[in-house]
Amino acid sequence: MDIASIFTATQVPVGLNSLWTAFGLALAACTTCLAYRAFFSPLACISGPFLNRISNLPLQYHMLRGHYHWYSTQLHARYGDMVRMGIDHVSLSNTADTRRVLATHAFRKGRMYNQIESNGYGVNTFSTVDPEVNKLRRRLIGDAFAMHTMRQVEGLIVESGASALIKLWDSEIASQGGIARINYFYTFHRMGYDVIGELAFGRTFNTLPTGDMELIDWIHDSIKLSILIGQAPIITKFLWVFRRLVDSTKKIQRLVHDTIETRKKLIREAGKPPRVDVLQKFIDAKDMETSNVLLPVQLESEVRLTLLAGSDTTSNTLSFTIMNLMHYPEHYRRVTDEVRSAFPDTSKMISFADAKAKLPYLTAVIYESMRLNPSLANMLQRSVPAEGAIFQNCFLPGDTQICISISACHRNPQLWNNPDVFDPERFLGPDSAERIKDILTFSSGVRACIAKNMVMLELYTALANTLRRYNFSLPADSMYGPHRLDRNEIPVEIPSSSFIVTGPTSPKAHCWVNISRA
Ligand code: HEM
Repeated sequence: MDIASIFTATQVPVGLNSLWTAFGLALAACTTCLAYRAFFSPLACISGPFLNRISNLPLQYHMLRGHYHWYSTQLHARYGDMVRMGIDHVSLSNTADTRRVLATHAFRKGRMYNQIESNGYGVNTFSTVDPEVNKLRRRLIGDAFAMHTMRQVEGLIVESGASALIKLWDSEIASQGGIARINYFYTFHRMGYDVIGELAFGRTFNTLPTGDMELIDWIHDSIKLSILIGQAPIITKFLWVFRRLVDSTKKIQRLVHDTIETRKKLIREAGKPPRVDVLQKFIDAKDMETSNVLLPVQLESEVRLTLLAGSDTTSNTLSFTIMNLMHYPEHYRRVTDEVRSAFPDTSKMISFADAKAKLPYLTAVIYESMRLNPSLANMLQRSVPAEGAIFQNCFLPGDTQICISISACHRNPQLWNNPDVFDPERFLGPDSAERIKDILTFSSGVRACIAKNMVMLELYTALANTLRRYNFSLPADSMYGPHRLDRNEIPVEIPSSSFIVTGPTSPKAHCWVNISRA
């Protein structure tokens, strides 16, 4: 029996026939669409894995798993300075291209920021995609992070940061008989929150001395909710499923609201602000150009942002710095020798200005650690302007989403020799100022981090004072360290994940050190 006679012999009902036709048409449409994305779209000239050409699923998968930083770095190592990341997503790893995108407001923040806003945080300096809103907000809150303000609040930062840390570690050393086993990740974490509490909430949250993690758990829940909504906006319709995350977000909103009310009450009662800090600067903010002030809802959203943007970022930078120093003992020895000989009088805390002026090796260590392990290594996304733009000889049409991977830029072998090696020497030579310009940890251009001064103050004072006072060493049972090398003879880094902020994946297992008094 030939094929034709089989078909005529088969009794196919009419309804089933039209179902097959519909299925066939849908399949043809799908195939055409996928073929267009893969071979004929204007982005077809950009190399990348085949799946990325036809779907956003690989990108979403790696974002949700917290792997974007190493996924993008690996793809760039394989495909070069420009990689197709998704249907209309393209990643760049050449610092010159990246700087061009970030320099001006022509490339607005990308679609994912709209989604972050829909989490109930409202518009803030970080999330807004509107350049005018951003410019106004930066004019309003910029003074709170200016260097002259930082000089005024240095005492608060050191008290809730380096000094509180020393108090805790001294007592742990005493109670553990001269050598204390400490988890540096959780310690820095709690310290980071206490510093933000002191500056933007009018009081330390006291998480460092008490070990209370409740507030930190709320914040992490709230960040999780943002990520989920960012990747799947439909979730806003099913928020009841994520009850705990929503409750934590509401608790933060209440904390912020109550903090501002308490401060305003204090001002009313005393007739003047109780002190200068970031919170007070936000309350007093007034734009010289337009006389705008922060309205109550805007004020709340900016105060809330300090908690989300400012704690894990700084504390993870501290953790990565200690991790790197432990993995490279020769650099650890050199940085401690430097700080101990520059500041032998241990009765006085080392100030930010003194540390910056007298500790070039510590400066190099900080920049090198921020290069290798930027704490915001997740994607920075920007939209190509309507008229399109050319990168790497390829035309990107308007609204293409440019994904910037700070990790991929920082490990680009065209720019950095042995990019996977922790080598502070890179920042010591005559061209060190130029090298620092290639560091994108705080992003660059018009939407760069507004709080770099504050972060640097916290990093320098915490590191200089603790490295001078304590000897750090890895416990004998450490899974990672100078003893565990990869096939290129480089110490294996502890695994890290990027959920907006990048940090160690399993700090409970991997972030232990022994400390004793130097
Ligand atoms: C090590 C610590 C920090 C790092 C590595 C860091 C990094 C960054 C990066 C990469 C951006 C650009 C994000 C983007 O384009 O999507 C950014 C923006 C921002 N950061 Fe930070 N940040 C840190 C600490 C802080 C702190 C302590 C605060 C405030 C208390 C803060 C407030 C902001 C704000 C408000 C923006 C938005 C600026 C704008 O869009 O105009 N950051 N930060």
